[in-house]
Amino acid sequence: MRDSRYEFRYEKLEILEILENNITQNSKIETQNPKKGILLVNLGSPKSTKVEDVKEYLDEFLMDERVIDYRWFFRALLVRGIILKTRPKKSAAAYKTVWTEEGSPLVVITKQIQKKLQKLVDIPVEIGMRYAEPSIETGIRNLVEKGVEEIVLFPLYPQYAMSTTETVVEKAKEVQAKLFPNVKINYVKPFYNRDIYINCLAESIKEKLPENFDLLQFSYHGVPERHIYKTDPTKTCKIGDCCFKEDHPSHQYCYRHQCLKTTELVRQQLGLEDSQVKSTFQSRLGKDKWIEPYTDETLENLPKNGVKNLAIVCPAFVSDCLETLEEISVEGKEEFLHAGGEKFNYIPCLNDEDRWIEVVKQLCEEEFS
Ligand SMILES: C=CC1=C(C)c2cc3[nH]c(cc4nc(cc5[nH]c(cc1n2)c(C)c5CCC(=O)O)C(CCC(=O)O)=C4C)c(C)c3C=C
Ligand SMILES: [Fe+2]
Ligand SMILES: [Fe+2]
Repeated sequence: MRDSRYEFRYEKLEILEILENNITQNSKIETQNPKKGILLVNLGSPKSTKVEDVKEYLDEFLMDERVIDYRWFFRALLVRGIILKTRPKKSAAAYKTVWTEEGSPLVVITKQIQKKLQKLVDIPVEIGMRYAEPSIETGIRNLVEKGVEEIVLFPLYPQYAMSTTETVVEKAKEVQAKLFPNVKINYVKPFYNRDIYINCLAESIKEKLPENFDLLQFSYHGVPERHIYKTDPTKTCKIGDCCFKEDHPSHQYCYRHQCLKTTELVRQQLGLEDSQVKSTFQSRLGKDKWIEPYTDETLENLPKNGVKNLAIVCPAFVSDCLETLEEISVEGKEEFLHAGGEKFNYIPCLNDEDRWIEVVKQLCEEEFS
């Protein structure tokens, strides 16, 4: 029996007990279940098509040691002493042909992906670019300002490359260590062979394929052969048939293998013959040997080998950008038609297609602890 004289005290004690329990429970929830967020990371574009802005962007991009992988002095000599003397003017003119009122297609489309994903998940979604703005630092900061403690960072590249996935992850780790040591970051792994991605890409291609075509060409961004040798932990890849062998530890870091694998899986999914698809590599820069076959040379040779009606898709890019809208859809088309081709059907990237946003969501969800 409670003594009524002490009733108030008992009540107070009970309230205190309830409060104490709640505090311990809440702190358990917080430590076990930190507030989550998603950061979508893409390559980035210059802030405008002005030659000086393109120059600033190219300087940051090409001075990245995982893109032009020479020692600093030689990299600076090549980039600042040679490339930046002429390329910014040429690239600025190319950017002008694809630029939209809202900005660069790559950044605009990445924002559209963010917006659509945000509608599907109830945690904050931000974007970050490896080069230029909004940077990876800005993206992480935007999430942290919304209370986020655990981030899933999604490098928007299906295939691993030192110059894409690896530089994004390393940059994020550097920013995290310096500015956000209490934030946990998990990374979405390359998804070039994942069923959900392959099905999505195959469906998207199927909808846009013309009824009749002689060849479906898969044009991937190229990389110098040296990058592939450098990142091969087994030191066995010869950039030959080995890249196509089933299950080899070198494949985890072989960009060539991962591109060829994407093509093969999509080919199977679409029920096409081997002879109906071809993988090529575009956008080479400088005098080094890049992985072959080259897209531009292939486009020039296809018509004389009987390919007059071509469909072409660029699965190294999840969003359309300068490399697809100008280099393939305009320059590539001209090369092909000039060499005797008759029909050139460019198949757009996944961009903000609903089925792709679902894949992005699923791949992110897998990485939350
Ligand atoms: C998809 C993966 C990409 C890889 C791999 C890649 C490697 C790589 N790129 C260059 C040099 C340039 N790339 C440029 C543009 C560009 N590259 C990618 C993607 C990959 N690059 C994208 C999505 C874009 C388009 C950006 C946009 O704003 O739309 C450019 C700039 C444009 C130009 O001047 O032509 C350069 C330069 C190297 C050297 C490299 C690997 C070593
Ligand atoms: Fe590139
Ligand atoms: Fe390989």
